[in-house]
Amino acid sequence: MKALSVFRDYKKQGRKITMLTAYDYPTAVLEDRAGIDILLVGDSVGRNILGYASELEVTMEDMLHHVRAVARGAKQAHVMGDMPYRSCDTPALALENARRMMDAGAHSVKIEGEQDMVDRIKYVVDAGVPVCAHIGYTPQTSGKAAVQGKDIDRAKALIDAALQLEKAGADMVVFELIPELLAKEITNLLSIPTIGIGAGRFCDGQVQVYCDILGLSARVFRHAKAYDTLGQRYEDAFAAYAREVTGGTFPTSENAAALPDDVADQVREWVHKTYGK
Ligand SMILES: Nc1nc(=O)c2c([nH]1)NC[C@@H]1CN(c3ccc(C(=O)N[C@@H](CCC(=O)O)C(=O)O)cc3)CN21
Ligand SMILES: CC(C)C(=O)C(=O)O
Ligand SMILES: [Mg+2]
Repeated sequence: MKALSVFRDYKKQGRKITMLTAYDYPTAVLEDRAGIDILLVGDSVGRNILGYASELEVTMEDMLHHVRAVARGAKQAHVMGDMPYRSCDTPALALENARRMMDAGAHSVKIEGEQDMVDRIKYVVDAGVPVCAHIGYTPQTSGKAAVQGKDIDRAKALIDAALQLEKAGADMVVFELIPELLAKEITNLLSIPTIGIGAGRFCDGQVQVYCDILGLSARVFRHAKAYDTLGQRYEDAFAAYAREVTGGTFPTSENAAALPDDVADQVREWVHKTYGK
């Protein structure tokens, strides 16, 4: 496992950082094998896996359950746990919950928030838990998805937030839905790496929700790219299975064990003798 601070070297060397969400053991194993740098156990697990209507329904218990599963599957990759809604209401609560995330197997935590979160991020970092900040569109507090920083006042606020969060000790920052030239300016100002989602080409790394890149999600967002059509392929396979079971072509004799002929005779004879049929 690489410490979160190691990715500063990637930034210096211009080696792009790959982050991808993971929520369960098999997905973590495959992403780890594929060489993804950071597996983010996102609170997006709520909408994408648990069927919740909103990020606001996700609890610490939900997160810990999924962090444990991902941690069991990650051999090389860094595991980051996303701090859910209300888990960082005070500095002491943020630290307590961050420690629970680390005990579950995370190597760092991600905390949504801008100027308002600087104190709590500093408190968690000073206690020894590595933190990735998250600014721009922040689903836990922002409401409807919209690009952030398109006017000069909001752009200045994002620049100021990023600098304050770096100063507070964050080792990394996620930019969600910000214009790419603003992301480029902030990336150049910071010495910690910036990871974009819908933040364009000039961040030090990228993060995506794995369901989107596999084509498992209901739609393809502007910021995403479907590298496969797994949703359709899952559905086709499920339908083929149902057709074969109802049609009697699955299973075949190859899918089960044979009974030796002599034992089969003995079983028939014993059933006949015992039950009269
Ligand atoms: N499946 C999934 N993919 C994600 O990228 C994602 C999640 N879930 N959950 C957590 C956050 C929420 N994110 C979102 C959610 C919605 C939009 C969205 O509605 N985008 C609009 C464009 C917005 C704009 O450019 O103003 C779109 O039409 O794609 C974007 C990011 C990104 N994250
Ligand atoms: C979209 C990423 C950055 C996230 O916070 C999540 O998946 O929950
Ligand atoms: Mg999140």
